[in-house]
Amino acid sequence: MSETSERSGLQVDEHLRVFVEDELLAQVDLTPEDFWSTLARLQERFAPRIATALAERDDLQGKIDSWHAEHGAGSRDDYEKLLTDLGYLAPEPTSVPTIDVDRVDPEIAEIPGPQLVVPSTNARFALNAANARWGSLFDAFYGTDALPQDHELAKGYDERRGAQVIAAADELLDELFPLERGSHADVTAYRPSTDGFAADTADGTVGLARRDQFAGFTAPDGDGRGTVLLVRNGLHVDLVIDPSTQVGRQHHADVSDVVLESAVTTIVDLEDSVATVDGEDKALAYRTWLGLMTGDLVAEFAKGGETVTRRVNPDREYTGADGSSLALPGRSLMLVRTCGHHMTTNAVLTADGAEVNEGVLDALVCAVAGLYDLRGLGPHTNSRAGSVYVVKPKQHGPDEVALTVELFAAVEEALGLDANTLKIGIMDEEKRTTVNLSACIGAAADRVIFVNTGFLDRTGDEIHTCFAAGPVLRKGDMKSTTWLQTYEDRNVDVALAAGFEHHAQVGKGMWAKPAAMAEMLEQKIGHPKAGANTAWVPSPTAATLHALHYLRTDVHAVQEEIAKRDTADRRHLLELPLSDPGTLSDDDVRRELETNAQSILGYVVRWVGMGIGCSTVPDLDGVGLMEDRATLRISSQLIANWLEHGVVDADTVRETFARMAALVDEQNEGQDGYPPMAPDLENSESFQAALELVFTGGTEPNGYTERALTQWRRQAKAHA
Ligand SMILES: CC(=O)SCCNC(=O)CCNC(=O)[C@H](O)C(C)(C)COP(=O)(O)OP(=O)(O)OC[C@H]1O[C@@H](n2cnc3c(N)ncnc32)[C@H](O)[C@@H]1OP(=O)(O)O
Ligand SMILES: O=CC(=O)O
Ligand SMILES: [Mg+2]
Repeated sequence: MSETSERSGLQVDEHLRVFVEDELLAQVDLTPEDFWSTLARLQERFAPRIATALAERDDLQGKIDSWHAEHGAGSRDDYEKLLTDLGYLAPEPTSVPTIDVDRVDPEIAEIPGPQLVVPSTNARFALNAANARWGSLFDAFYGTDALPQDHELAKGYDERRGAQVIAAADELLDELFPLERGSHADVTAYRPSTDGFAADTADGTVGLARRDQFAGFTAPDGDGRGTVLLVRNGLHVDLVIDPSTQVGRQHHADVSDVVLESAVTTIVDLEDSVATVDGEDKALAYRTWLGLMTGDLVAEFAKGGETVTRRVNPDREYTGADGSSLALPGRSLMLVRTCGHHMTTNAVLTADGAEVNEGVLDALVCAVAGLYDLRGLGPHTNSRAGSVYVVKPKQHGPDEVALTVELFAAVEEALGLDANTLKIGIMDEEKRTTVNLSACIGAAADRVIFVNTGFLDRTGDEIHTCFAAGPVLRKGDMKSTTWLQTYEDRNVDVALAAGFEHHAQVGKGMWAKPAAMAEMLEQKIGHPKAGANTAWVPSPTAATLHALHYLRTDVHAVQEEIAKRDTADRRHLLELPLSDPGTLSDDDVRRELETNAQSILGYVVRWVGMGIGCSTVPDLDGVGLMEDRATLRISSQLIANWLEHGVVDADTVRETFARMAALVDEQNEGQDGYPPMAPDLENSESFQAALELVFTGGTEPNGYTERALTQWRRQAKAHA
């Protein structure tokens, strides 16, 4: 650990102290003494409560393991009785809780659209994410496999590809914003005015089939540059007219781009996607959130031979359809994901040398940063409604949600904020939350702004919870299990029954193949069709393409239909994902082991060796997969479980990891700062971390990966 200073009885890492005292508190009426003494008080009050909650997790898991050791998988009825007797399965609330949350922005309550996630440690990406509220459809079509590519692209701008993009955009406009007659492909000029939408075609001037889809415009300047603003399902689409550009000149109506409202909300992530193991890392991550709340965040970097300076975009100005001036947010509504209850950080130590609870420090720092937004101290506003949106991951059940609520209330009180200013997004990613979701929502009824599913952590927790029952299914087979389908459906059912429609987000999970946009376009429409008014995407381009799904689907209508169906049966959540090893060939087992070992190593080597918490890792077939802590939890738990049940043995696991280390080194060859593992496996922190994850996976609380990752990363940092 680097140099520390004493503050209110705490030992504070120097990087963090400087960040807090010189940057975080720069323009708010809190002294360093206020801040540190508040942290000390919060830590003293909440540390024992958190410790009790964690001990309860271990106690329950221990009892579940013992039961399985005696009964194997047991029958579902017996398993249900066990969980009920243990208090793991709480009685369903006698009346369904209804949420009652005030000061919620329309981006959360009303506008279905993509949710982008971005690691907080990368300001360049985070600024891009904030600005990803608006994204170029032309770029997303041109530069990805969303449109099939049938020829080698010419250097610079390829006109043939451009023609393909223009034709695809016309087709989309015909589908989403049809003209009274004819096609957008026939338009020679768009001429919006306060009289409404007008487009010239060979067949005369036409309007939109649905007049209410015209939202506004910017009048053409002397060079004919203007815009036409359309709206559907609450999302805006901006036709940019610019005859001075190469694309505008090629387009039949001078359209140089079709810009879609894309990442309606963004989560700035302090958790699964980052590697923050000390005060230096935490300060870097917090600085991003602060910069987004003040509006002052800047990133300067080299790109394409030039130095780029990136800042957040201003709002967008239009003349509305009725002639009044119209301003639309230029930035995604930002949420921050803090750490779960199980995390501690050495960025601050208590007087007796213990690490403080990371979620406590996160809550206080993020709320103080939020003051800049709440008090309008910066050039831009994030929450127009006056809230700070905090996503809380990895909570186990309603008591832990209640604990978060209490922590947030204490932070509000300390900062003089109105009650319920700090909102909570509840990640439904641990089994004890899934099976008690109603009660979890009830515990945060006056501040919950989302629940969501689709999480890899949830599968990791499923494996760990039934660890002792038998060998689990292969990773790919998990997707079709009964528990997982029920988890997806029931989360929506419970949320809608609690009144989420028009008030909060019902979210779905991450698209984990960042380059496979054609496949995403085909599959991810399943999310709005399942009643989700948001779902996670890994990049701004994916946000723009996923926005098409919300333009196509009226999610509110879908939610109204879904609300009529019966809530999925909670007992189906208790079907265990066990496999019959007899059905797996030696080849199946070898392949599964290699797949997981390679993905573990591919991710861990960048985390431990380079401090990168989210990476695209090519799988054995070369398909790039987004890997983060949650995917690591699945892969490591799966191998640990197969080791426990003798599906694989320790020697084979070690031999496979050694072989895969060489492959991963090869895949990363030439990468700046990459620390190869194969030349010295014994002394490679990354390789040793990977082995530890699988060999201690059975005893690691809840199968979490953070402890091993952090320990080995700290060692690698010290070593470097
Ligand atoms: C299970 C869970 O917890 S899921 C949540 C955690 N996962 C995430 O947060 C995923 C976030 N996504 C990412 O981190 C990245 O997109 C990765 C790691 C998947 C891929 O990263 P890279 O390989 O560097 O991306 P790639 O080279 O394709 O693209 C880089 C460009 O896209 C932008 N970009 C990529 N991802 C993002 C993002 N999430 N937000 C904003 N911009 C992004 C970058 O700013 C960069 O553009 P620039 O050069 O103009 O700055
Ligand atoms: O937090 C995300 C996940 O998949 O887990
Ligand atoms: Mg997670």
